Amino acid sequence: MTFLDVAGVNKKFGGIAALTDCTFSIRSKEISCIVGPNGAGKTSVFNVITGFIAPDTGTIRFKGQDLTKASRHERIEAGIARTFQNLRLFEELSVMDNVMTCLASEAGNNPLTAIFRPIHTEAILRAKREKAREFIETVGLSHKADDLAKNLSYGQKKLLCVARVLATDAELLLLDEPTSGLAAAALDTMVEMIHKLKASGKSLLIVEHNTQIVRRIADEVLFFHRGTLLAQGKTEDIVSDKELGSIYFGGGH
Ligand SMILES: Nc1ncnc2c1ncn2[C@@H]1O[C@H](COP(=O)(O)OP(=O)(O)OP(=O)(O)O)[C@@H](O)[C@H]1O
Repeated sequence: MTFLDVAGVNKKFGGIAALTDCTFSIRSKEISCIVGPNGAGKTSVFNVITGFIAPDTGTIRFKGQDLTKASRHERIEAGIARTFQNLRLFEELSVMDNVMTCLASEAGNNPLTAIFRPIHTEAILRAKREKAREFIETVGLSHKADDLAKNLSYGQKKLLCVARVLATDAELLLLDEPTSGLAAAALDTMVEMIHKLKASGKSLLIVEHNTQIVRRIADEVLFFHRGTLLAQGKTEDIVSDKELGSIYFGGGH
């Protein structure tokens, strides 16, 4: 079975084509990086996959399931979760609460348990806190669990975003520029984290601007330009392609 399939997707905003006949698949348990100049359509790809924009035409299938018309929530339940370029954290909440709000619902959905609600709710809360703690530990923020998100460094905020997508229990993680704006040490931590996620069995689709980082993390690369997928292939083939390089560094021409 194929993993994620995007087929024939077109999206226009007024006269601007954000995506034109966009067709590609990505494999499970790999890191696929989306690259391309500004305005290439990278974020739009994330938006159509996660239901933040509806394509004019085309389909999104995940593990054989047609998600084209699914709500954002249904897509998360199906196993696709994302981060955002502008983070979108609850700045006034603690690290713990930021993660807890993203936890996949599991225990507590059985109507029979409603009879024992007061005891049960407390038990659920405790279990959720434990679960959240695991994800916080995974991203190395245990010492910050009770701090407000607004008091974290930028690098720590980005790690918190990763903890939040992990909390959804999704199999496919879409990370929008996870390393942008990070200083060298935080950047290395994020790269390590990305490798760790892959090693734990996650599949990742990542928008990444930095070619050096792409080389360090990607199994394959999808190169977008003006809303069109120009090339998809093994990392070194795409990154070292002179023609694509001149499109990327030549300001998109
Ligand atoms: N909501 C929107 N309304 C109008 N135009 C949009 C909208 N979203 C995207 N576009 C346009 O679609 C095109 C692709 O945008 P998109 O943000 O997907 O590119 P990108 O590759 O993510 O760019 P960047 O690297 O600058 O983030 C651009 O021309 C953009 O202006």
